[in-house]
Amino acid sequence: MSVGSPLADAISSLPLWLPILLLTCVAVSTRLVLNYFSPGVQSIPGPFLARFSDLWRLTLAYGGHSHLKMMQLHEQYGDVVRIGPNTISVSDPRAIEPILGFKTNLNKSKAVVSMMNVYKGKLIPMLISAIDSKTHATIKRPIAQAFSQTSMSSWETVADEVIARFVHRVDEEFCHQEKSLGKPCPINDWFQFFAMDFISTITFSQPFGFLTKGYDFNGMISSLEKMMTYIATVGNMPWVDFLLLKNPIFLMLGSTSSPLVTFDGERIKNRARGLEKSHPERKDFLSRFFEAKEAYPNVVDDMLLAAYANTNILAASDTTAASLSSIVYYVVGNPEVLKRLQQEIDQAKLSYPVQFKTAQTLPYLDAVIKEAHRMFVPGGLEQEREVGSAGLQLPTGENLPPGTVVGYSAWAGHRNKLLFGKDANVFDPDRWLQKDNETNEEHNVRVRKMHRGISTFGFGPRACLGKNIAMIEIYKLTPTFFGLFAPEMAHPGKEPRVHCHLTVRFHDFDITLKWRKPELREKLQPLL
Ligand code: HEM
Repeated sequence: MSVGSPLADAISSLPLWLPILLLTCVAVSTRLVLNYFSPGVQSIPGPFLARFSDLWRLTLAYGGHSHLKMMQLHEQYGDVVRIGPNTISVSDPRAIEPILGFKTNLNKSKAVVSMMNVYKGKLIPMLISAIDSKTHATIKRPIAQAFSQTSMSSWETVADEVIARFVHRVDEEFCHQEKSLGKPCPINDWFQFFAMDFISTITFSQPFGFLTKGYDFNGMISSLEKMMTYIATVGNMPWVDFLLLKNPIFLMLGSTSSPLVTFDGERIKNRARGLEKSHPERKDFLSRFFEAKEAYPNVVDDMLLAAYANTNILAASDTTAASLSSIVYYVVGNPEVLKRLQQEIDQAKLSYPVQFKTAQTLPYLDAVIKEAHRMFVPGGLEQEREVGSAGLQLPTGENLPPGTVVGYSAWAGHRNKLLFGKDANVFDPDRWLQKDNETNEEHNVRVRKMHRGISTFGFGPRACLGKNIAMIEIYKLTPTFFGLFAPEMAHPGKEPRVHCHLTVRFHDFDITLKWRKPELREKLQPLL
């Protein structure tokens, strides 16, 4: 009979799960301690918990206020803050170039994997979610021309049609003398209906139909919102995504398609079979994507073609709605700004819908839009990149080792007091206009400098491809809206809720609307 040591006897009498639990605790604690002491970033200040695990950032992102938290952290710790074991946030505008620019051309961080679909076990990158810069350049080349300014006049024609429908539906729903006058208008929803119908018309030559229906009739918008929440959250710990939606068991069961993917898929199938066509006078994006497939057969397959179409809708709708809502929020909240803007619009004797070229000649409108884009950045998360093998020196002096994830926080950077002045936290369109004591040259230099610190549409090789399109929508709809309507907060004193889940979105933002001058309504009768 063999007799073991008392320790061995004690261990063998333990239930099996206990040593497993102990080993797991030791492994996790070791990982957390190693995280804390990550070389190269250890000396960078930041919240204590963020040094141990990305879980801190994941829960922050899920809560929907990470854009505000980043502003507060930069206020507290300075321009360079450690927000994860291996993740740094930077708010000094001089860092836009080295982090996002053409010269360094850094890869994106793995956060974008959460945006990718899986097909036959492979991750399928879209433009916005390609990690490495080479892949991105390869899939951007076939379609870059489709986003160029040469298509502007056809986009403007579509914008005229969709703005007319917007005015007509807002009139019916919220300004009708007997039926709806004074009814609160959830303006962010209506801007999103506008942006969705506009982008689907220039992409597929047909609107989704949100303006006509006046609500999220097919659940497309709410499913997009859920998807954005998921992406913004798990992007902070990409492996969590592989336990959830990219889990092989989940994928084997067959993931359910979203209303957007189903709609886009039908348009693509019908176009390929000749059942649907592009508008006869203006080539839509889908035609251009099919042309790209023919011209670049080794790059563009059916999956990428669908990804181009899906990206158009994903990237274009809630960003534009957020931008338009932020403009309304700041203008209506500042009666003096509203008065000056409407004076400028009235003096310009505009025709409606306002034409893009005319809108660009209105300096106060331009200043209002620029200032809203400074104060409120629709893409609320850090624009993240991964430091390459050469390491990266920040303009603030820190040397980041290869593999560090470094993000630029536009929300914090746009409030930089050295660049935008002591009152950087205040909405003031005048900062973009020439001051009494300033020469033309001085004004140009100052504005150019401020421009270089703005990254609302990103910067460098990964910057927004649809900026020209967004500008047409915003520069046309804003003066049309304020020229025709007198908006007021529906619940004065009650701030709208704002949530950042990839895009920073307004909720419960209700306004009331009435026609500024009844004769305008009569004049626009053919439009209505
Ligand atoms: C106010 C409205 C908009 C804002 C603020 C905005 C902002 C941005 C930003 C910041 C990025 C870069 C994200 C990154 O660094 O990962 C981006 C990418 C992109 N945006 Fe926009 N966007 C807007 C409207 C649009 C519109 C109307 C379109 C039209 C299709 C569009 C299409 C795209 C595409 C295709 C990309 C990916 C570009 C690439 O990776 O090469 N965006 N956008």
